[in-house]
Amino acid sequence: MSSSWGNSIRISIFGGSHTAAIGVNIEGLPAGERITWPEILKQMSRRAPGRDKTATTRKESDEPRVLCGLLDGVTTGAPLCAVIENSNQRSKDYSQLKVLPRPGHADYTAEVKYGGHQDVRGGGHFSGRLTAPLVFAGAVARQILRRRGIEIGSHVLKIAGAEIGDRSFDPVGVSPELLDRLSNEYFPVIDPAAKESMRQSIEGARLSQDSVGGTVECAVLGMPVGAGDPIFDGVENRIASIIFGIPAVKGIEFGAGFSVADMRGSENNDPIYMENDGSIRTRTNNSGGILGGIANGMPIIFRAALKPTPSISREQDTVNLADRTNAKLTVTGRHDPCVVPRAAPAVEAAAAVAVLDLLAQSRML
Ligand SMILES: Cc1cc2nc3c(=O)[nH]c(=O)nc-3n(C[C@H](O)[C@H](O)[C@H](O)COP(=O)(O)O)c2cc1C
Ligand SMILES: C=C(O[C@@H]1CC(C(=O)O)=C[C@@H](OP(=O)(O)O)[C@H]1O)C(=O)O
Repeated sequence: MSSSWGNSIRISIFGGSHTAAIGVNIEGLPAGERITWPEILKQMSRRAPGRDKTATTRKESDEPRVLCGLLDGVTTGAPLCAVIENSNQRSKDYSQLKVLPRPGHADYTAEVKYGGHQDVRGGGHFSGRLTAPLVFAGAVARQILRRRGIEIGSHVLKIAGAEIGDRSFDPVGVSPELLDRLSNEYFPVIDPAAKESMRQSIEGARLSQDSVGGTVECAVLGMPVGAGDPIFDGVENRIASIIFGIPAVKGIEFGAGFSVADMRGSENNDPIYMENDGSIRTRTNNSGGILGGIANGMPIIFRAALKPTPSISREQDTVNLADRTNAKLTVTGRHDPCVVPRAAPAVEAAAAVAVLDLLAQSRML
């Protein structure tokens, strides 16, 4: 399984949703970095399950335990390994799923690939729960980045079916204060008035035994000009690669994204100008802060699309893999009616790990 990621800062994520614990090993961190524990716990709790009606009812404290790599709260330079206990498994919910694979989940593909030896309980290694160790790694990375003037934040831009979505980041004017506020919130939104409509859409889906997806928009401020490489190791490549490590992500776009296909060069090109302080900026930011795979110093802005949660309690069509017949499935258990609010801190964490790796790779740390 390819559960390791990174060129210079390498993370390796282990465990399954119903095993004793899950965790992450982080290699390549600079030594001497103080890691503040309340900041770690804050990020973990933004993602933790069971906090409100938009989430699964499984409850986990998600307090990581560091095995090695930190001494008196400071990185030693050796691999940093942390584990997060699973304490609230209800594995009987999964007893039928090896024979009756859920539409939209990884049950069928895992059954074929691992010959029936995969752990199906709680989604096993495919579970959204595996974003907890990613959030831990991101919480470490973002503290190192903040010391270098880099801020990361995200918000829930859209929930399918909500009449009102959040407003987008101002691509040239997003402020560190806004990112700081968002990166402290559960279900972060720029415009608090948008949240109620999004909550109603999630609740409506839940009540009708269904689920909804949506979009998370993320911004990175302070990325130094020159970070990243052309062709295969660009900022877009690295961010996209790690963001697709978040279960349920089906799309990502940077800057103006798919709308560039409808623009003329005169509209899409971001005019370059000299700022009074001597820095070079662009008046618009359709590039999302990336040209030729390399950061141009403007905010890096991207959006990730998340699909509706596959496990819905409505009856669905599937097959019986034991007798190879068509069958019906009613999924039981505790599932998120929408994964998007809890995915937001995972998106930020993934961006933080990618940016730290890009800086290390470009020898800019
Ligand atoms: C934070 C988070 C929570 C999730 N919760 C659930 C869930 O409760 N039930 C479920 O079926 N899928 C959930 N998912 C999505 C599945 O894990 C995912 O769709 C599945 O592993 C298949 O992977 P894919 O959608 O990337 O192809 C969650 C994903 C995330 C990021
Ligand atoms: C536990 C978490 O989310 C889980 C993600 C998940 C899935 O299939 O992705 C399925 C559910 O697992 P279970 O059936 O064990 O409750 C969610 O609760 C978490 O995010 O920490």
